[in-house]
Amino acid sequence: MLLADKTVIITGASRGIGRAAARECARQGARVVIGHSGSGQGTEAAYSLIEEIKAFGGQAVEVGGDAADPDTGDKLVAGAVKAFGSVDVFVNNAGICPFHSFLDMPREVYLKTVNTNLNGAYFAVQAAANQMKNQGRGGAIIAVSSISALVGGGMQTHYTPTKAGLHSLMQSCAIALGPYGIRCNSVLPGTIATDINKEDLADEEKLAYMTSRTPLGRLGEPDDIAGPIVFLASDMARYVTGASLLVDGGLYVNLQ
Ligand SMILES: NC(=O)C1=CN([C@@H]2O[C@H](COP(=O)(O)OP(=O)(O)OC[C@H]3O[C@@H](n4cnc5c(N)ncnc54)[C@H](OP(=O)(O)O)[C@@H]3O)[C@@H](O)[C@H]2O)C=CC1
Ligand SMILES: C[C@H](O)[C@@H]1OC(=O)[C@H](O)[C@@H]1O
Repeated sequence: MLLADKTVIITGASRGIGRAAARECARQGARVVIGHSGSGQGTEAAYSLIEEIKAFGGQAVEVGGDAADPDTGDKLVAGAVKAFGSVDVFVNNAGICPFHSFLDMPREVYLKTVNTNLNGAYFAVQAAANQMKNQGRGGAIIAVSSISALVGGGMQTHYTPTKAGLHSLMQSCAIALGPYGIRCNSVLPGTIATDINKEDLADEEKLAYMTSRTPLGRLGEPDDIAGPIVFLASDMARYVTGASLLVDGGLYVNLQ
């Protein structure tokens, strides 16, 4: 098992990519902290994942908290230490993408997106890194950025800068935290069918367009991202830091 004896915190693990990653981390032997918003159906979904993980003999707890709140990272770390005694891996995954045009972007939509996807993440990464530094045995931090860190989206002008920001944060943190043995990398998914784009991809033309642009001939599934996250979290990636891994079925390179 690739993550035996490691404690992994994953934000936004109640649904989508985070849920698949949490399940796979637990399958690989990790003790998992399932982060979620603490509102709506997040809590219920987190508890159902705990049951799933326990059913195959894994260990998991949940911690609710708004990713936009600078204190949520401390809360996640405290929950991990209370339940399992340490933090070895932190996966910053929680995010939103409320598609909207640029010229009439409401300030509150812009600010909510940046606070949820990037500003809160900064402090959560800082909280996890301080815990890892104090433990004195290194660690791994992974940001779920996006192909959107590299390319634009006309309805995503508030979103793509947050993904570029996370990508850049991992590069700078790789330098800042390398001396403590803490590796920092990002995963850049392409288009993965989840709740985040359910409404957008309900448009059959858009769905067909995105699928046709993907050389592997299909959209991604959350499980497609879980393996790359586990790899970067594991000691198999012990000399990988400051890197970004595109997981997009070939979408980015498909010019013509
Ligand atoms: N799907 C895709 O095509 C791609 C997604 N990504 C990125 O992957 C990440 C996960 O997205 P995906 O799985 O698709 O999305 P989902 O909508 O399926 O899941 C989003 C997750 O984030 C949590 N979340 C949302 N808002 C908050 C908040 N304010 N505080 C705490 N948790 C919150 C949700 O928790 P709750 O259940 O409690 O609401 C949920 O667990 C995002 O960062 C997204 O930008 C990147 C590239 C492509
Ligand atoms: C939400 C989008 O469908 C998705 O998110 C991203 O980061 C990419 O832009 C994908 O298309």
